[in-house]
Amino acid sequence: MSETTAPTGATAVDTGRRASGLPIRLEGVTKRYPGQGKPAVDAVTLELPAGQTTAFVGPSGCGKTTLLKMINRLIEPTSGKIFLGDEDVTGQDPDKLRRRIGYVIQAGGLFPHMTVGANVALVPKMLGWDKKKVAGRVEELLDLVGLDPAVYRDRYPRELSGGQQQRVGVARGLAADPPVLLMDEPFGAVDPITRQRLQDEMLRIQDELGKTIVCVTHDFDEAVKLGDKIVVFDVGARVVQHGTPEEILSNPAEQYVADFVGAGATLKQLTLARVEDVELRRVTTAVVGTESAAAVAAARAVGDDYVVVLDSRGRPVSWPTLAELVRTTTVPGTVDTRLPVVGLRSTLNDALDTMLAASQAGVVVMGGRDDLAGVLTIESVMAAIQQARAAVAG
Ligand SMILES: Nc1ncnc2c1ncn2[C@@H]1O[C@H](COP(=O)(O)OP(=O)(O)OP(=O)(O)O)[C@@H](O)[C@H]1O
Repeated sequence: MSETTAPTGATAVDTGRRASGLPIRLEGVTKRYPGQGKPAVDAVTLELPAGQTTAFVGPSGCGKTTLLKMINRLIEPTSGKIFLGDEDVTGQDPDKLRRRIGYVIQAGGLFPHMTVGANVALVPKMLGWDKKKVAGRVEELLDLVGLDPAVYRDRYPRELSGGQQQRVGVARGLAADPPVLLMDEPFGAVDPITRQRLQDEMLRIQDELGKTIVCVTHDFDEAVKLGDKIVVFDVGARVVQHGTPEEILSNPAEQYVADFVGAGATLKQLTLARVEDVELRRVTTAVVGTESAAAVAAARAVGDDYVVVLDSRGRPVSWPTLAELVRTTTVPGTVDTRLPVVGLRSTLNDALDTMLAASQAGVVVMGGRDDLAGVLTIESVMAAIQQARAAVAG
């Protein structure tokens, strides 16, 4: 039996994210490297709210990475204080501290001589979890980052693509369920389409977990997409502006920020607008292995000329036309590796990129891991661009 989903319409914006993270407070945090005249980080005071993602942006050498690494004390501050929640962790044993702070770096930073499973299990093992609990956690995390544990657990990092290695890096960072996750240019080493997918995954994971995330990036669009808040830094990690992406885009604090943000106001609106803000098309779905004729009939009844095929877990695998489907008896399980998929929190920019990369006039939209939200057509994206242009033109 095929099943027909009800019209999706505009989807409600998710407001109630669960927060499992702790707030981070930096008070006058300073780093002076030996032999350097000026501090790399000069008396930074910042509050990073629990359960939110804060993106650190700014030019190369402004001190973003130094500041990030002082939070988990990979770099010792010269002066200042760092709090996790109400606890002053400035003097805490760095090894202990790092078990409560996940850390994800470019290209995953995996140990090449360890399997994927062993890489993810690293911190839980250090914490003395028993074997069964560690194995269960590895399974759960690989699943969370979209890697089938049965396929990937026993592989070595060199047997994975760059994007898959990065996913394992995220799984490892989250392994001990730390309240805080630090990410340093996490998606800098992968191609644009993979980067966009990983960003989408990150948004979905964060919606599920509500960690306090700090993410260093060079890319302002990435900051706008991932950040609930953005901190724009200048040399010496001077905080030039700290606010929501909307605030920074609409009201840059200084000319420097305006220059950094760039001039493409319309396109920036596309980066701000999310798939969840646009009306989605409802779509006829059919489960692999069910009767093709029933799926075709269900699609015809509502005027669709294609169906989205779902696997037994509700994940889309292909979207054949009815002309293709009528030639089959049961709905085929062939996975279309080029099927364009985005999440509800993807930006319209991403949706458009995904369509162009797949040469398709629409994308499948996922609400959660196994939850199809509908289809976004290129016409809807174009209409949103027109609206944004009209709004910018006043
Ligand atoms: N170990 C070190 N010893 C001396 N100086 C350093 C050290 N690490 C960084 N610096 C200097 O401190 C400043 C800040 O560097 P940092 O890496 O924090 O900047 P960043 O904003 O993260 O740059 P990028 O985006 O290029 O990674 C730079 O001037 C850099 O040269």
